[in-house]
Amino acid sequence: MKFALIAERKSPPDRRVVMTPMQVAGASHAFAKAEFLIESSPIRIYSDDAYKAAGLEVSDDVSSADVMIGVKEVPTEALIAGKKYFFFSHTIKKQPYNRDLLRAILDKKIELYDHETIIDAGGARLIGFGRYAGIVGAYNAFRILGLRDGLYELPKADDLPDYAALKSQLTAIKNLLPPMNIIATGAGKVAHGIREILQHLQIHEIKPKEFLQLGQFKNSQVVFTQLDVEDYMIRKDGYQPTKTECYNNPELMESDFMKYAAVGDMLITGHFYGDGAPYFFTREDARDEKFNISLVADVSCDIDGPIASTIRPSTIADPFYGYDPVSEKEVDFNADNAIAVMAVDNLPCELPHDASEGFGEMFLEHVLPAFFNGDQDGILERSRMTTANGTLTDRFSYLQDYVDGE
Ligand SMILES: NC(=O)c1ccc[n+]([C@@H]2O[C@H](COP(=O)([O-])OP(=O)(O)OC[C@H]3O[C@@H](n4cnc5c(N)ncnc54)[C@H](O)[C@@H]3O)[C@@H](O)[C@H]2O)c1
Repeated sequence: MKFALIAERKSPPDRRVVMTPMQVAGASHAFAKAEFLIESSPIRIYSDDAYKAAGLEVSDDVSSADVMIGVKEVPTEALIAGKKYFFFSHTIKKQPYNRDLLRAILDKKIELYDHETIIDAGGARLIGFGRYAGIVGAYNAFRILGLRDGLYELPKADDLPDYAALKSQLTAIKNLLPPMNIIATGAGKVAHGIREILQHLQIHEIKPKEFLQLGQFKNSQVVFTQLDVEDYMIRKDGYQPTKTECYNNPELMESDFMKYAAVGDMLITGHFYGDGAPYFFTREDARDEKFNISLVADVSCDIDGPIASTIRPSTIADPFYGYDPVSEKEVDFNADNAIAVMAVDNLPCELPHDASEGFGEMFLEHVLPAFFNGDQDGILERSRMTTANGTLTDRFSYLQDYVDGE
C-alpha cells in the first residue's frame, strides 16, 4: 500500500502536515507493507529537505500512491480519480461553499475519509488539532489581557518557535496576573488544551458550585472553573439534565450560563455547540447589568451564535476586536465597556510544528494500523464518507440532498 503526503493547495496556505519527517520514517519501518511518498511543497513547516534527510522520497508526482493524505480541502482540479483521500473536507455540516467539492469527490469515485469523521465505537473523535487550538487560544486570552490592561506584553504565538517557548513566555508573566475569575467551557481536545495552559500558570481550579459562591466575596486570587454541558444547560422543566439529554434533546434545554457570567471576568471557550442547543448568552444577556465578563477568547468560534460577542472570526494577523453590548457593534478591543474578543478560527496554525507532531501521533496510533490489521476496530469503515462507486456511505447518506441541491 502506497501513501502520499500531498502538498496543501488551499489559500491562504496552511503550513501544517499530517505527519512529520520522523513520523513518516518511523511508520515506514513499523509497517513493512507501507510505502510513503512526499509531494514536494514550498510552504510546509517541514521542508522537502527535512523529509529527504529522513530517507524519504520527495517528488512532484505522487499519482502512483493509493492513499492521499493532506490537511485542508483539496481543490477539485487537483483531485485524482479513484484514489482514497484523507483531509478536512468541511462538508459534513452541509457547508454550502464545499458542495462542489463533495460532488467532485463522488464524480471521481474517490473514497473520502474526512479527519473529522474518524471516531471510536462510542462516537468520540480520535484525531484533530483541538489540543493546540486550546493551547494557543488560552495563550491569546492572556495576551489580550496584558495588552488591554497594560500589565505586560506577550509576543504572538505565531512568532514563537514552539510550545516550549510559549510556556516560557507564560512563566514570565504568571506573577503579574491580577486576581480574577476565569470560566473555561468544554470537555474535549480543545478544553484539555485550555486546561494545560491554566495549569501551567498554576491557576487554582475550583468546582462550578464553589465558583458561584465567589460572587459574594472580593477576589483575592486567580481561579478557574471548567463547565461541561450539564453545568451550563438546564432543562426547561427545571430538572438537572444528564449529559446525554443535553446532546440528544437540546430542544428541552435552556441556558444556565448567566449565573456564571455574573461572577466570571474572563471566558475561554472549548465546548462543542450542537445544532439546536441554547445560546450561552445572547446580545441582550450581554447588556444585562449582572453580566460581568469583559474578555472572551472564543476558541469554539461559532459566529453570531451561542457566544453573542463573537460577531465575526478574527485572523492570526489581527486577532483581537471589541464588542460593544449596547450598540451591538464592533469597537476597539480596549474601548470603554467593550468585551475584548479573540475569535481566531485557525489557532493551531500558530504552532505548526507542535500541532503537526501531535496530529501525527494520533494518525499513527489510530488510522494507519487500520490498513494493516483488517480494520479490526472499524476505524476506516466508520469514517469512510464516499465509496469507489461514487455513492455516499450509509452514515453519510444524510448528505444526499446537499449533493443533489441547487
Ligand atoms: N478556533 C480554532 O482554531 C479551533 C480549532 C479546533 C477546534 N475548534 C472548535 O472547538 C470545538 C471543540 O473541538 P474539540 O476538538 O475539543 O472537539 P472534541 O471532539 O475533542 O470534543 C468535543 C466535546 O464535545 C462533546 N459533545 C459531543 N456532542 C456534543 C453536543 N451535541 N453538545 C455538546 N457537547 C457535545 C464531546 O463529548 C466532547 O467532550 C469545536 O466547535 C471545534 O470546531 C476551533
